[in-house]
Amino acid sequence: MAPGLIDPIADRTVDVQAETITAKDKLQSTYKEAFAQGAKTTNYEAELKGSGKHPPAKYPHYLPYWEDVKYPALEPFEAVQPGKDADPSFPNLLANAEVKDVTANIGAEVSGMQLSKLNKAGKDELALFVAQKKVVAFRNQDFADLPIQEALDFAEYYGPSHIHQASGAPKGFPRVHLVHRSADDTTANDFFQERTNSITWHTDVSFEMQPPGTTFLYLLDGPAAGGDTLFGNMAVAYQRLSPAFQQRLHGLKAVHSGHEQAASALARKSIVRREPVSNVHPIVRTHPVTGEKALYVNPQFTRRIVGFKKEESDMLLQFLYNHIALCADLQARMKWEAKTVIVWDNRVTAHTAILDWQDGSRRHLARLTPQAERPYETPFEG
Ligand SMILES: O=C(O)CCC(=O)C(=O)O
Ligand SMILES: [Fe+2]
Repeated sequence: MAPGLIDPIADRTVDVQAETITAKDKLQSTYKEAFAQGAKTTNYEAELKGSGKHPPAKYPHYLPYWEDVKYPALEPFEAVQPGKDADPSFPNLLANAEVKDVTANIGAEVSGMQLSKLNKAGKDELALFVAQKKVVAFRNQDFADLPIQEALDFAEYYGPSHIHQASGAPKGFPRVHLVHRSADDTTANDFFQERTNSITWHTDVSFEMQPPGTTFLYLLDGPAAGGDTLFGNMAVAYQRLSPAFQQRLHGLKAVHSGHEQAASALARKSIVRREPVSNVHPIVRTHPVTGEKALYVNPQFTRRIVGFKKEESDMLLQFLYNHIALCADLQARMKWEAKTVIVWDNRVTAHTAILDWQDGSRRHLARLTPQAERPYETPFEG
């Protein structure tokens, strides 16, 4: 070809390379997420016996298994909205409870009540209370000691419990998502040889057509200090933007993908329970009960703004990710204690695990993840 002419094929090759690099980066970031959740195979013998330094698993029936069973695609369903029927003075939920706010705009701590004993009205109030507070730590709960099926039945009140495509689950309970870092695990040290931080802001499985709403995570075992979970208020993240900028975001939609998470599971020879999917969701979603608008993008699963060129999409998404990560003034760092259940509304929050303990303590949590409505937006109101 004559010098000076643009070779369209070569150009395309460059493009393909760029895409490959991007795909590799994304795989890296998904490894990071898998790392954050403690994705490793389980050495059951060691976990059950304990080591010289660390005791055995406190909840061995919650140790993660990766049973290679395939599940069909998730079916659309009509979501329930228990918070709609709730009494906003919370007479059933909080009658005898002590409530302390964690910050001025996100987070509360509740003690003096038992989630598992709530009546129907109390369960409705829980959905509304959590939607308002965004994330709530309930102390002294019996959740971890209930039969697993009972905990699942409780969560099912808020929607069908999601089956994760790749995470470990207690044997026989694929609807329970586990976060488990074994005792004597060294991957944190290995990881920090290559990376400066372990922060992975996300909302759970946002690539599903109907991602979760009210979500439950309870501690089974954890380090004496550290391993907190950081939550951000995505409604306030939206409100902080100027009306002109908010207006620009309205009507935009983004692709959320579960493909990279599935690929990274396969790359580490783990399992994928269901064909991975991508879905398009609005960038600003409306909460079906409170009517609040919230940013709904996250660096783990959001890939591209529909209709924007790559550079435009990358620029806008990067701005939003920085905004979410930098706004410590809309975040609550939630602390775990034995018998704590943390409940959050995935529709109006983002969160990240914090991997900061280095004494080799086990960290073990179980998540119940009821699916909610397909995200939708309502018009800009100024
Ligand atoms: O390990 C944590 O603190 C949070 C894990 C997480 O992102 C989740 O369970 O959804
Ligand atoms: Fe999560």
